[in-house]
Order: sequence, then C-alpha cells, then structure tokens
Amino acid sequence: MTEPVVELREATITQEARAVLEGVSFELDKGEFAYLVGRTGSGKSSLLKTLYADLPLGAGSGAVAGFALGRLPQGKVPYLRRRLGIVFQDFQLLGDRTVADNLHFVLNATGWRGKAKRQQRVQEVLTQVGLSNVGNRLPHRLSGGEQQRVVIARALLNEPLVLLADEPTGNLDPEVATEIMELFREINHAGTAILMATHNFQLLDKYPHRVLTCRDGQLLDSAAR
Ligand SMILES: Nc1ncnc2c1ncn2[C@@H]1O[C@H](COP(=O)(O)OP(=O)(O)OP(=O)(O)O)[C@@H](O)[C@H]1O
Repeated sequence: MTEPVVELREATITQEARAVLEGVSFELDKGEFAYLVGRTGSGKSSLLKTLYADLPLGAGSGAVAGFALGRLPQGKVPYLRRRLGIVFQDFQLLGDRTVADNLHFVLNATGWRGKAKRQQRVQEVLTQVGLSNVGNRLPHRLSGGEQQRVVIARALLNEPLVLLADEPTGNLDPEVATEIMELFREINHAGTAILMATHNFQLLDKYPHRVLTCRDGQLLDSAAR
C-alpha cells in the first residue's frame, strides 16, 4: 500500500495573492524520489515553500508529513518543519559558528535534551554525509560541496520523512553535483522521500526518477496515468 508523505489536491500556489500554479494534484510516497523542473519563474520554489508552510495554500487541500496545510496554525509550523529536511542552493549556514555548532543550534531549537545525545547525533549526521572530521571548522573554511553536505547533515538531524531540496546543486561544479546526488541516493534508499527542484538536466538523465514539471501555471506529472 502506498503511503503519501506529500499530498496536494487541486491546490493553488500563490505569491502575493497571485496564482502561480493552479489545480495542482500529486502525491509523493514514502521513500519516493521526484524532480521538480520548469523554467525560471514557473513556480518551483513557490511550490516547495507552500509545502514547508512558508507560503499559504491558496485553494484546494494538502498534507505534508501528516500535517494538513490549509488549516495549519502558525504555532504548529515548527512541528511540520521538524518532520522535513530543507536544503537550499545558497547554503545558509551561520558563518560565525563552527559546523558542529550550526548543527547543535538546530538540535537545541527542536527540543533535544542532553548534551551527550546531541553530540552523538551531530557526529552521526556528519559521518553520514562523509564529513566526520570537520565539526570544529567554520563553514567558510570548507569547499562549496562540503558546505552543501553540512546543510544536508543539518536537514537530516531529525530523521525527516521527506527532504525538500531547491536547486541543491545550483552552485556546484558537475563533479561535486554528482557527489551530492550520490548522497541523496543513499538518503533516499534509507527511506527518506526526496522532492528536488533543479535545472540540471544532466542529473535527470544520469539518475532517472519521476519528473514534475511546472509549465503555464500547471503541474505536469511524468507518472500521471
Ligand atoms: N517573494 C515574492 N513575491 C512576489 N512574487 C514572487 C516572489 N517570489 C517569486 N515570485 C513570483 O512567483 C513566480 C514563481 O516564482 P518561483 O520563484 O516560484 O519560480 P521558480 O520556478 O522557482 O524559478 P527559478 O527557477 O528562477 O528559481 C514568479 O512569477 C516570481 O516572479
């Protein structure tokens, strides 16, 4: 039986009260991988923002990780975000804190009690992304690819059901982009669903998955029957 972790039904995606996408219906199942593509300005980021409740759902209904989007009170948004991993193109790490402190910051903010437990979790996620030895470094002392791995480690801290990635390889050279995709593949095989917005069609060829396309105000689905 399928188990959707993301579900939109006849949803309208809006920016400043203007509809960007209308009639959006799709499900992403537990452990599935899908790309989100479309020209610049076609609505990819807006769709992802709606899924992590940064933009309100204009019309229709939706649920992410068991949270109904349409009637999600502001106070519940952090609980939704705890079940999600979010990865952006620009790394958005705190530049004045070490890698480990960037991760501890999230654990503290999401209610992790016990220093030893937090330290263990930080080490686990850094090891998972292949960076077990960089905890004491400041982010700017790492390469772009390494910084993106730290961002992915941060996204994994709370064992998300789904990872939402907005152009995660946009600032990286092709070789490093491939390494990040390999990491996503491992994360996905371990059971986390991934929805990844990208302009990188080489990655789509190399790692084929379902493709959702934003076009002319609609969402087209390569898996639609
Ligand atoms: N903060 C904002 N306020 C108002 N309109 C916005 C805002 N951000 C985006 N838009 C508009 O919403 C539409 C969809 O933009 P969005 O950023 O979702 O597209 P995108 O497909 O992610 O583009 P890109 O590939 O360039 O990242 C565009 O018309 C854009 O101008």
